[in-house]
Amino acid sequence: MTVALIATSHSPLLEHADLEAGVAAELDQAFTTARRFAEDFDPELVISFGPDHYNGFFYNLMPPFCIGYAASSVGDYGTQRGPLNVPEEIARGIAEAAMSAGIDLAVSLQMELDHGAVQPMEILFGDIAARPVVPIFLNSVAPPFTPLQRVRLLGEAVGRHVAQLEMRTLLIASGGLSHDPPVARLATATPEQRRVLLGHHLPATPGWRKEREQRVVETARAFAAGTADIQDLAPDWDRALMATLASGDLTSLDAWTPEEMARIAGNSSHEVRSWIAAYAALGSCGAYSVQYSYYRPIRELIAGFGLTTVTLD
Ligand SMILES: O=C(O)CCc1cccc(O)c1O
Ligand SMILES: [Fe+2]
Repeated sequence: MTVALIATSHSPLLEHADLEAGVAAELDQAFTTARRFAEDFDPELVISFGPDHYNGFFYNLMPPFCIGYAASSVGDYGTQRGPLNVPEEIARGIAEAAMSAGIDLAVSLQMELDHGAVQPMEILFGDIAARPVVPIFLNSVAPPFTPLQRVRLLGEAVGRHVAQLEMRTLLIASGGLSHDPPVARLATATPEQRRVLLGHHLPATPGWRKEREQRVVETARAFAAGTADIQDLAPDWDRALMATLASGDLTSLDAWTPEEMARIAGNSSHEVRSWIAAYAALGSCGAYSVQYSYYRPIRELIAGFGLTTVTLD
């Protein structure tokens, strides 16, 4: 059994932002490092922990966690559209193991994913169907949120199962860190936004997605210029979280509350659930060490942008 982890922020603005040359080069270097790490590891199986942004999961039925037995990408923001290569038997094994460990979760035989789940796959492998992958959705935008302890325990249950699989398994975490992009929220939604949160705008007319994506692109520009009314990034919070994850002891995160996370690190900071679950999964396979760690708060991407590669000792 070999297991490794790549945890990374995502941002659809990677394709749209005007980054300073130095920052762009630095990011390139981080992605190149991660790509090499993934190539060298050559996984037989990928388990991808990621959020969704009201493209696949809506308030008609919003589970805290969901494991896909089959999945396809909706292709938002120009990401690759179409089916992933999900090994159904293995996905079912993971879901059953988590359920047996007391983690209540949903399963889907037709899971829809957005950039939050597929962007790292695309960056690492150039093709979302390049490797067998089991997608694990963690709700990170739609309150109510499970306590973080449940996220850690989900990760640990998945990790214990993975340790028994005897497959070279790459865990991917996608999300975070601190950020507050303009995602509609139920608490403040207009009637029109409420329809979107319920998925009632689907099937999509060609225009609506473009419009929504354009709003995010414009907000990012304004944020970089210092004129957006979204919450600022929280680099201290991001660095402290990355240090805790690297330490191997995640239990102190159990005390975090969603309210406090949003207050300090923005409404999309809940995406760090993916990092916590994936690190917890690796931790239940054995002691680990971070091999590579990158971080920079990048307003043009609306992201405290982190990337780590991690191996078992
Ligand atoms: O379109 C959306 O719903 C949000 C897009 C988005 C922007 C910045 C950072 C992210 O992590 C992200 O997901
Ligand atoms: Fe996101």
